[in-house]
Amino acid sequence: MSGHTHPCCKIGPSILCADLSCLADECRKMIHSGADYLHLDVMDGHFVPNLTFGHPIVKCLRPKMPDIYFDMHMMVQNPERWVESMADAGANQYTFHVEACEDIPALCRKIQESGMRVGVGLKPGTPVETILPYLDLFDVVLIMTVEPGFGGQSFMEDMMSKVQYLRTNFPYLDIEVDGGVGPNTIDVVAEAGANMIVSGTAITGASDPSQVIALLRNSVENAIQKSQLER
Ligand SMILES: O=C(CO)[C@@H](O)[C@H](O)COP(=O)(O)O
Ligand SMILES: [Fe+2]
Repeated sequence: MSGHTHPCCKIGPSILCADLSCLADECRKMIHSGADYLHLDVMDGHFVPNLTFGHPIVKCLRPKMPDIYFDMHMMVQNPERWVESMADAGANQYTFHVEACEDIPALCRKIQESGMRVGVGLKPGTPVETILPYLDLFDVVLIMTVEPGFGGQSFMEDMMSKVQYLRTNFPYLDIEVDGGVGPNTIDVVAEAGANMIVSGTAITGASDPSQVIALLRNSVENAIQKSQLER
């Protein structure tokens, strides 16, 4: 389901480690700092050993920022269960984890019919081959570069082989990375071919988030430009 134009660079801050008691303010701050979208981490205490928030919070946030793209990172068991409520809450992208899914085609159909873009996430231990038979069904593939569950962990550079493989074979696919991405790790991510960049603590913990977002964007845009010149 991915398009036929080369995907462009998009920076999506994760607000997981921001002050969640002021969620809307934290989100607005990200948008004003140059974010292209918001990456919202949903955890259920089963798929991952942590809890965050669900569709009721997303539904309250939506009217406060009607035009912002909400990327739902669903770290939950039974991802089928929350599709309608997330669509109703105003989510734009529903990224489920392949490890939690029993019927991939049925879930992708359900997400698409609910009007959201389809994302599939892979934990670090999950080989990219797991999703290859279904690749036409996804708009975005999310390569986790930490074990899902917590912000502020160290980036796993060995995940870049998955990104490289996908970018080489699927030039039009949106490839998202998530976990430990920041100014110190963005260059390898960009060179591997990722175009949707999630970054949490490196942005929300910075004294000037706009500077970090600009730095991440610059690295990815340079890499995209370079790869197009080489083609
Ligand atoms: O999904 C997750 C963690 O499970 C991420 O979205 C992190 O929350 C990103 O935070 P940093 O690793 O960039 O601090
Ligand atoms: Fe995430």
